[in-house]
Amino acid sequence: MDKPLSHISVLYDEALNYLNVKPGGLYVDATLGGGGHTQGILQRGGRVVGFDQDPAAIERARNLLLPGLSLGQLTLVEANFRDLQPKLHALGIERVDGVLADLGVSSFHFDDPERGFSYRLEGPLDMRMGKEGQTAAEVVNELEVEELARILRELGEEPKAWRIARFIEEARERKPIETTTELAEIVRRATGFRGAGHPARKTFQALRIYVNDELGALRELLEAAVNVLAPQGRLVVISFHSLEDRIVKHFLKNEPRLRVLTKKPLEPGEEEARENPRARSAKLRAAERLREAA
Ligand SMILES: C[S@@+](CC[C@H](N)C(=O)[O-])C[C@H]1O[C@@H](n2cnc3c(N)ncnc32)[C@H](O)[C@@H]1O
Repeated sequence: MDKPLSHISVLYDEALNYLNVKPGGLYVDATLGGGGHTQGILQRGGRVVGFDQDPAAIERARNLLLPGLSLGQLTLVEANFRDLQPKLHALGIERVDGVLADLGVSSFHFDDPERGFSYRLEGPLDMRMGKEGQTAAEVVNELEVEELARILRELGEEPKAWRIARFIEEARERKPIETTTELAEIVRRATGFRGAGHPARKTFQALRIYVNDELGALRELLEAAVNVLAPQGRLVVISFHSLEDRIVKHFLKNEPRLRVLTKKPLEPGEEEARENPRARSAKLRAAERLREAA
């Protein structure tokens, strides 16, 4: 099995090594995506329960991964990883040997204009990874301006949050904001940005995190993962921005049932960062469930 072409798995070997994959062991890949990490676990003889809230990711894995495997090697679950415990329970699984989460969206999301994640590609302002919940268009058109500003400031760490929110309010009074590029243009006008990178990057990050309640889901996943880990089972999390990493760092440090394995987070080397720009901000943290824990 080769690594998938269209989504390059971040910190691939590092994640698999920290997961300590053993032949016959059972692992949860909480973020199946393009299936790269899952393929790595399978190659090392592990069995996988692969979660993804995106039906397209599940469908791809069903078509591309399942046919080459024998029964029981890979189980696909279309669900939010915050529901890890009840979903595993429904499969009759009480304990697993490892949980891997490679957070955020995949290249499939960014590259498909119809999903509305990219400020560069014209598409409907959607940004939902799953099928449920408010779209980003509903958020920008319906929320109070104060709430919008708060989201941009807290989830995007956008210093011009208030100004952008006011520009959004002004624009939507004329007509609802419907597409990615419409919003990107409003942000560009609000910031008068001439620096490096794209002026709408932080706004889009904030909306994506809000629409998918990414931080809330992460907190619930971490708690659920520790509950299902067997003694000496491993939890490996790859995060992509400081808000996520802060949550992971504090959780691992303060959870008495875990022993932290990564004193400092692992980051991609120069070569990986050069070859895969998405990897640049990645941080991997890992922990082991204590043997004596109840
Ligand atoms: C970065 S990609 C994972 C890539 C994968 N590790 C690989 O090697 O191809 C993240 C995936 O997790 C999914 N995802 C993100 N948050 C989720 C959540 N709360 N519940 C379930 N799936 C989620 C996304 O839909 C996306 O497909």
